[in-house]
Amino acid sequence: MSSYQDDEEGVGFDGNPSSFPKDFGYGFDGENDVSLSTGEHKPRILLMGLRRSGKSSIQKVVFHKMSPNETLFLESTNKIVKDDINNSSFVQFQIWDFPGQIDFIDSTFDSDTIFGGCGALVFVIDAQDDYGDALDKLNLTVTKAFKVNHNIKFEVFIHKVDGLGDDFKMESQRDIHQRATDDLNDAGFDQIHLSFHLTSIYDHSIFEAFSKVVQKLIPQLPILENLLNILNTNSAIEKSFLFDVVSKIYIATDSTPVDMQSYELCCDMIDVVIDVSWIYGIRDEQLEATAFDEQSSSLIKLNNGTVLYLREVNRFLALVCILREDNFDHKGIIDSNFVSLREAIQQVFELRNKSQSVMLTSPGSPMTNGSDAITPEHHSSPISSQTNK
Ligand SMILES: Nc1nc2c(ncn2[C@@H]2O[C@H](COP(=O)(O)OP(=O)(O)OP(=O)(O)O)[C@@H](O)[C@H]2O)c(=O)[nH]1
Repeated sequence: MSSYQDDEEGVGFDGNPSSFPKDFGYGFDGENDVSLSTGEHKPRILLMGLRRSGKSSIQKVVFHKMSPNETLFLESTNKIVKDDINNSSFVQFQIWDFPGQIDFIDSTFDSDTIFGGCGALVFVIDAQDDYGDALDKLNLTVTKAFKVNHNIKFEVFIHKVDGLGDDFKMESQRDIHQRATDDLNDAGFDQIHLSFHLTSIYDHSIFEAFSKVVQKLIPQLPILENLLNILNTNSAIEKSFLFDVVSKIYIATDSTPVDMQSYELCCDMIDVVIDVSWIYGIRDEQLEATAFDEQSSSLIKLNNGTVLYLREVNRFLALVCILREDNFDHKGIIDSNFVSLREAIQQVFELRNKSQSVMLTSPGSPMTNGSDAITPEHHSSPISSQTNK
């Protein structure tokens, strides 16, 4: 029988087969460290689904840089595995990977504790398999969780779509969406909203989907989006992403639609910058500083007249912008606006850290998931209204 005991995993994945530097993982950054933010108070993301649907693979690929092929050798999870994602910036949460055979009727399953502190529930469905049973389990899981906690964001990953043709992919998505919502309506839970994502660990879709899940847990998202909009307008940038460098999930972007190709390009750029920094960068062993730091920046010119420009915001966050080469003539203005953006983001961090400290130190006010939203009026735009016209 499976047990549901806790298992705190180390944050670094040791058997890392990819080119990604092993020790470039989540750690603590003195300046921005939110030491008061203990694991128990972080938003929790639950990964659930039937056996072999791909839950552990998703967690390993997105947060531990495991190469997709390596996941073939992952053993079945037989107890809840907790993973602390702690990069001292906006991206702070816990991921709980559940065994596929978890049984809600089992007396050891404490649904109040598990669903009570949960921010998002990701339910993984293997699209290459017959998904009838998965839909039943989805319905059971979601209704059970909703009864305990009305604020959970329910995300359905229609997973392993790499093996499917485009038509079949769309058809599966439509069918799963229809059946899952019909089942909920029939059970009288029409107020539950499910979000659907087509995912695969063999391309960037899993990072994109996880970005959207994580963004919903960041109360400061509207502020960040607004800051990026202002940066774009004043610097003639077409698209900008604020990336969590370690996981390559974007924690914010401007309000223009995200196109998958642009996102993939930016991800590839981050890989290049990190690899080059680690191979050729100078590390200060004593200070344990990484070669990838606030001074890092990179510029890639594509042969279609587009420029990719990366600037470090802090050790964990990078801004990646896409703009037309002609507009890059005004690099000085872009850089100056970037400095203002960085300061603004820093202020958002500081305010969040302060509000977290207050919540954690004041008696009788336990910190809740993402309820410590910082209101936009605290942040007037510091970006100068220079334009490059
Ligand atoms: N083709 C394909 N295979 C995948 C994908 N994601 C995971 N897999 C494979 O699916 C199998 C099961 O993956 P796991 O991550 O162990 O599944 P799990 O849901 O954690 O399984 P349990 O621990 O038993 O609950 C592995 O062989 C993975 O390589 C994907 O996106 N595409």
